[in-house]
Amino acid sequence: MSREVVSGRCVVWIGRPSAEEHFGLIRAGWRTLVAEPGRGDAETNGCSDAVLVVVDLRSAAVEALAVLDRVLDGRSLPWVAIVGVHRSRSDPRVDRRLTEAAELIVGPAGMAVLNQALARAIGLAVVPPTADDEQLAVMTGSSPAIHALSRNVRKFAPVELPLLITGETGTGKEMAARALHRLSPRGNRPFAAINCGALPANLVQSELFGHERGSFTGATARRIGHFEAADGGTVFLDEIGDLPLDAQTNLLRFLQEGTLERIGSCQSIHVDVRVLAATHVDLEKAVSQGRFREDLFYRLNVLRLRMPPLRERTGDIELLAQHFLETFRESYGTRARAFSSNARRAMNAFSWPGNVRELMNRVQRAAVVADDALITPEDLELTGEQLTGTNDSLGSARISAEREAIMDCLRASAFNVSECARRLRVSRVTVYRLCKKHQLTLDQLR
Ligand SMILES: Nc1ncnc2c1ncn2[C@@H]1O[C@H](COP(=O)(O)OP(=O)(O)OP(=O)(O)O)[C@@H](O)[C@H]1O
Repeated sequence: MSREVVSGRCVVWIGRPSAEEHFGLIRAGWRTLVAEPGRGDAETNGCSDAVLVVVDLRSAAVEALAVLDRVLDGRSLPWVAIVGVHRSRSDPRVDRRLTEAAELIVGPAGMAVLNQALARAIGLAVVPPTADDEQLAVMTGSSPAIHALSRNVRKFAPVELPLLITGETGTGKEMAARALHRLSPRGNRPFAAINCGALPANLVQSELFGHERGSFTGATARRIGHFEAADGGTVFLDEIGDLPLDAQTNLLRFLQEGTLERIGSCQSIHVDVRVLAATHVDLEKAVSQGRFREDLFYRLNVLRLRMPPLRERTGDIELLAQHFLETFRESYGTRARAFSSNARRAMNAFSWPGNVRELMNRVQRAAVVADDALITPEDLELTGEQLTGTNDSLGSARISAEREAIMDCLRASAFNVSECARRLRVSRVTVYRLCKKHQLTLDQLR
């Protein structure tokens, strides 16, 4: 079996760690090898540099201990046992072995408990979680850019002011909006995410503010809009720059007065929602071109959160890639477990025009096609042409501009490929090729 040389202490996890445990371990600096009982000897390959073992005894405990014996193979490695809450029914053979465990965790326990147990088991001083650890949990990543972002998310979450999230496509704007909602006092109330660019122009007002029966042709029944449905919670308006001018006027009125009127009704309804908006286009430019109301822009732009593009998040690319790989492996038993050094170099050199979403898509595809335990640059389709010129600023500017142009045209064509091809004066095949190149999934966009 080929081995990956990576930094970080190696822990063997016998059982199936949850996504939270997997990723929590990576964040705490652990490299995790998963050995699943029932998968034969393959499960113990590559464990020679492990400094610690975690054995999940909550199910198939006897089998898990048999794997433990094979992993230890005569070595005296410390091991940590996770046991279920109802231990009274457990097997006496299992109980006997538990006396040898360096630490015992009664699961399910949180990451803080797990990290502290692991640190104690290898003789490290236990460091209580810091404010920074807490902030890390907001958005995945450990770069200075993501630390600064997480700090702002925490500061802005409890403040009842409108907020504008800016950033390129796929940088995690919706994820940040969800974090802002979760960390706010409205956290257990509804969260409505609305893509303004995807709403049919003639139905925008009705979708957002609702309508009364008979207010227009086809309005056969009263309909509650997204704002009313999210009363008490948060409304996230993605691609706010695509909102038609008449809907902008109604939104402004709602932001000023906290009331709305369903189409076809003159009754004002008080609705209590916090509005978060996001844009990947330059709204100031849209204002200067008369496509976006200046007064609405100032109303929304009270607090501002800028999502850094992935290429600015030095250090996060590998962390996120490993996270996406681990999460994918949770559902699909793929052979791929880590990235070759060439793959890591290629990922760090790439400019990621589609940002985190593109990284996730490439990793998932690579996990499926990889023939070996280590994902290669070929598996990630990051070779030759893909890398040439993309890490210089002119190359990445060209790629971003091309992506932006195709996205804008697709949106303007209501994601109809023939219409988009006609507007761009290229063939439909070219549109499909450009979508593939820029990781634009038409079904998702529609
Ligand atoms: N820090 C992160 N950790 C894990 N997954 C992330 C992170 N940031 C983004 N993602 C994932 O990347 C994908 C894109 O994120 P999201 O939809 O929030 O981006 P966006 O900026 O709103 O994109 P768009 O402008 O195209 O609407 C999602 O699947 C999201 O779960």
